[in-house]
Amino acid sequence: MDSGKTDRIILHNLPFKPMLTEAAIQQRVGELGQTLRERLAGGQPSFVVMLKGAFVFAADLIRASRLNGEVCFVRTSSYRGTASEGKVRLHLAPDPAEITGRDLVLIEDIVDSGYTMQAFLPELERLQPRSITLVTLLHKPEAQQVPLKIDLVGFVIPPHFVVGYGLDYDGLGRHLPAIYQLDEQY
Ligand SMILES: O=P(O)(O)OC[C@H]1O[C@H](OP(=O)(O)OP(=O)(O)O)[C@H](O)[C@@H]1O
Ligand code: HPA
Repeated sequence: MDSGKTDRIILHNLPFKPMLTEAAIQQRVGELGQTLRERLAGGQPSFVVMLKGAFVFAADLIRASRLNGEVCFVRTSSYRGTASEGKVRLHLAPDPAEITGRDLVLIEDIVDSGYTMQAFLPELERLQPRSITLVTLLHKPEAQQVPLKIDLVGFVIPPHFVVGYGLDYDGLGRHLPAIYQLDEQY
């Protein structure tokens, strides 16, 4: 019988234990969608999705918001294994036609050190959007190294490395519907 309990998992060589259930994530994403709908009522935003990690969250959030916006994708990377390399690479740049003069909803899966947003926000601002609403599913304030204005946060979490719901450890774990934290006891 399925007890609904989610167990420890192994990705590559590392063990992870449950942190946030699928149900808790879905409930919170629904609330974030409603907040966005109220804040941008009647607007047609451009949703800017930070690949790869935010693709799962963005798909659920955009539908939960029921806002009739456009969707565009950008891709940055800076993590190897469980640590930031500090250097943020831009692999897929934003298309100015989708940014300039638009109300943007910038969708991140996690703000950890803050280096990704610190590097990427000026790239967006250079293209002169009308507004930027930064939404992140997860925020690790104790790990953040640089100041940032984050408009909406799904969950404030302690500074553990996490996977699932789009987030990976060296390419694995993005498919998981729940979020798991590195189990440092093993
Ligand atoms: O606040 P930071 O410490 O900069 O970390 C946050 C960023 O790290 C992850 O991306 P990553 O570079 O791992 O690329 P990915 O989304 O393709 O996994 C995540 O998706 C964020 O974009
Ligand atoms: O905790 C994390 N897990 C996966 N990717 C990440 N990118 C920044 N922090 C994390």
